[in-house]
Amino acid sequence: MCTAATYQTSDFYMGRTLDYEFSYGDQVTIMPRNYPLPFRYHETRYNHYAIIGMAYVVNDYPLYYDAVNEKGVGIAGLNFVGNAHYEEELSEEKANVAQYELIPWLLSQCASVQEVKKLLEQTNLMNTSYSEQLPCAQLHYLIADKEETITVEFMEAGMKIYDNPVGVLTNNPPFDQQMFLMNNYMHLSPKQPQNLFDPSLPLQTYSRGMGSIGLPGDLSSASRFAKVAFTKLHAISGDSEKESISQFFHILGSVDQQRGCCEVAEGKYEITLYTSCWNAQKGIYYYTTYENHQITGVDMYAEDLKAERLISYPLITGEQIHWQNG
Ligand SMILES: C[C@H](CCC(=O)NCCS(=O)(=O)O)[C@H]1CC[C@H]2[C@@H]3CC[C@@H]4C[C@H](O)CC[C@]4(C)[C@H]3C[C@H](O)[C@]12C
Repeated sequence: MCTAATYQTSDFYMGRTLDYEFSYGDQVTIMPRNYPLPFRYHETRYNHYAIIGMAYVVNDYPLYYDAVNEKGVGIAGLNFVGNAHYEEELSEEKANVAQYELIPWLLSQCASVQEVKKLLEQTNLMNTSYSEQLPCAQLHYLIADKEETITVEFMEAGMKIYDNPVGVLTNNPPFDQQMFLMNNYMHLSPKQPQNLFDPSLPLQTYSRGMGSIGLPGDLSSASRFAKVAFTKLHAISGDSEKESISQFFHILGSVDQQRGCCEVAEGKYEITLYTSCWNAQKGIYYYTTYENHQITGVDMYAEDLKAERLISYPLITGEQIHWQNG
């Protein structure tokens, strides 16, 4: 399972947890503007927006899981198993794009979510895998800039583009059903509840936090959706970079997956492999990993963005302990 979210303070932030039972060997990867970006069904693009995100790099090609471009448009791909559906037939009217190319296709040329929406209408997403060893991932997407957030789902019935007023996404079921399930939680509040049950009973708020009794805490996708939506919508922080990213990691921390709690096969457990947070305006990508709680940052603008080669940083893993004495 995975969870993605957006967050606005004086800057616009977005990120995700990547929850899985193994890692592909993720690297924070910067694609400078002149990296020759190949496409299965198009000419290579030699000039494009610069991109920073988490990717598995194969043959010098970045298979992005989540990324943001220099215009502040961000995308996160999350599992959508059993519901994702890609085209088998090439289109004559629309641009054919292999499934694994969707993130670079959109981020290399769109300066806003408005432009993403227009381009998606002209895009035919093909069920074409990168290689035999890497079959198409079944994903849906959270796409956002500081103006708007959408969810995009490629399904049997066609492509769906939803406005996403909550700014969060998890996994199954489809987004419209996730939003419907939010109806169940309309009574939840960060404030203490009143006794609406019956005035004849001497009911008391014997603990803090009783306004959110009923907020799910389990690891299912629908429950994480409600939990992270509540956390994000009520989250309050200062505007500075440090206060903003600190709060963002707390928001996604509300749906963190600890090893042992979600068994996916005998002795195999899904965990939060990494949590990311990017500052969409500043092109900075921050992350923590399961075993490294210290926030690490990679600044796109610290690199030569006119370069032609990918720049990749393997994740720093293992706890970084700051000793206060001795
Ligand atoms: C496993 C992850 C989803 C985690 C998640 O949501 N877990 C919930 C499980 S569940 O909802 O409970 O079932 C997803 C998210 C992004 C994916 C990569 C995208 C690029 C590339 C696309 C290629 O086509 C195939 C290989 C490729 C490297 C992909 C591998 C893998 O698929 C990644 C990491």
